[in-house]
Amino acid sequence: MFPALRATRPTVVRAAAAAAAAPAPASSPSLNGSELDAGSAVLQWACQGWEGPGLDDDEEGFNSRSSRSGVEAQLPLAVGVRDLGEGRGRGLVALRDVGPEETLLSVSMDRVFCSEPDSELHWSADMGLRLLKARHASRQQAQQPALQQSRSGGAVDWGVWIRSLPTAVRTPLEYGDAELGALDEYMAAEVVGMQQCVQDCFEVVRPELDAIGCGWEDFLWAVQVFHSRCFFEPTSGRHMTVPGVDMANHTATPSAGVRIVHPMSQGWDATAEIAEPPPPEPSRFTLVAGEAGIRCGEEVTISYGSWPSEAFLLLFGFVPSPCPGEALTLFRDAEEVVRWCMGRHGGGPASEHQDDEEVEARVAAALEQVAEALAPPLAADDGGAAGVDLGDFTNLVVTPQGVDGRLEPLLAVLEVQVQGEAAAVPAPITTVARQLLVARLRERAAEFAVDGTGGQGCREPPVVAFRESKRAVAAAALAALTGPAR
Ligand SMILES: C[S@@+](CC[C@H](N)C(=O)[O-])C[C@H]1O[C@@H](n2cnc3c(N)ncnc32)[C@H](O)[C@@H]1O
Repeated sequence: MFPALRATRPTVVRAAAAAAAAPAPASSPSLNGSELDAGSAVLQWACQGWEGPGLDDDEEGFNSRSSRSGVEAQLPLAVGVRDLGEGRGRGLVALRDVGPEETLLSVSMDRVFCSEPDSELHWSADMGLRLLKARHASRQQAQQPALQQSRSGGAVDWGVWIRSLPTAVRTPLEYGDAELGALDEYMAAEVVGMQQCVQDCFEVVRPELDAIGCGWEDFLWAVQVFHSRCFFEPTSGRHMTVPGVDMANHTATPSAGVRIVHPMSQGWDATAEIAEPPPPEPSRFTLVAGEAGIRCGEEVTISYGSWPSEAFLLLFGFVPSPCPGEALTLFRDAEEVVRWCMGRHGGGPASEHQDDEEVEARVAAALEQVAEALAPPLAADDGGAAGVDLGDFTNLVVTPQGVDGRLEPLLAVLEVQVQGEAAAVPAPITTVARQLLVARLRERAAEFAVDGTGGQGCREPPVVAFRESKRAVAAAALAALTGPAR
């Protein structure tokens, strides 16, 4: 999950409590607590220390409620965990009508499982190793509570959260030849690269895993847990898995969002000179209802971000529909465009009449000429033949919004380069580029065709959804370039 987090400063919990008092939408039938998935226990654990939803200053807070009996009171949370069936797993549902901007869950940062930016391992491998160690420690603690209590030195026991995690997570890290063969070349390369990276990390951490009785299956599970349940916080560069909030599924039009809330004290510096400052309160990670509120019984969803289907499939193991961030790669980079254009004219890499060296020299020369031809006019005025940096021409795509702006000029220049003298094309240059674009789009669309060879035999639902999503964006782009099919 990669939604950009909103770090909220002076807002603090008070504002959220006020929002909670806002009128809720018209009432609908309430849910019976016994219908909830056992995963709801994690919500209580995660929100410990929170005053709870719907409380303002005049009401008793969570601390006073719990201290009276000496037993931790159950927070009257507005959300619970429910099994949503095949495909989505569990999710969060509203247990009553929820007002706009109401805080639904509030998790102390002490209970957020964070990546360590200085780790030399891939972030998810490092987090996976630490999760397995935490699981081991928690199991030991359950067997010998007295012994372990003293050893743990007050470290968080993650057991409740770990027991709430899905026992099986399936992402493309588990794909074999059948699934890889049904993906396109670009995505298959991403998956294989990621599989290799995780295998390499496994070799590095193997001795530490052996020491806690874990092997490849455990490691693969743990890595996939983090791929499918992490937020990324850009300010700190950390990945975060937030117990309880990690039960929220994705929709493109979510009913809730997330924020980090930092406690603030007014006049801290001045006051600290005359009085011992109180211990700092940890920041909290919150799940907050959207502006429309949420009706009782409705699923509480967030947006994992507006990504193309590659990102959803690779990390989360599913492809959403709709997928507003969808994009279809036409070319990996400028060099691939050059080779493709040359191939179309029969004199390029596809030609059998040229040896490898000659082809490579032609590709290099064409790339140089293209870089110069695309240079902005100012550079020529300066007397410099400075070209554009073709390193910036990577992942050239079409999206539902249109064609990558870098593609048409690149193709237009290339067509002239490749054809050389024969470039006296009657059509205007933009038309030529457009024809090339359409030709490439048709090639790519054919790769995802229902009756094409690529997808046959693979019934893996996320792969089928991936192919459908790519087919749709190719069809929309073709219609935009050539007019609607009659
Ligand atoms: C953060 S977890 C959400 C909780 C999860 N459903 C569970 O049972 O633990 C993310 C995972 O939920 C599933 N998921 C989330 N949103 C989904 C959606 N819109 N469609 C299908 N699966 C979804 C995917 O398996 C994804 O990897």
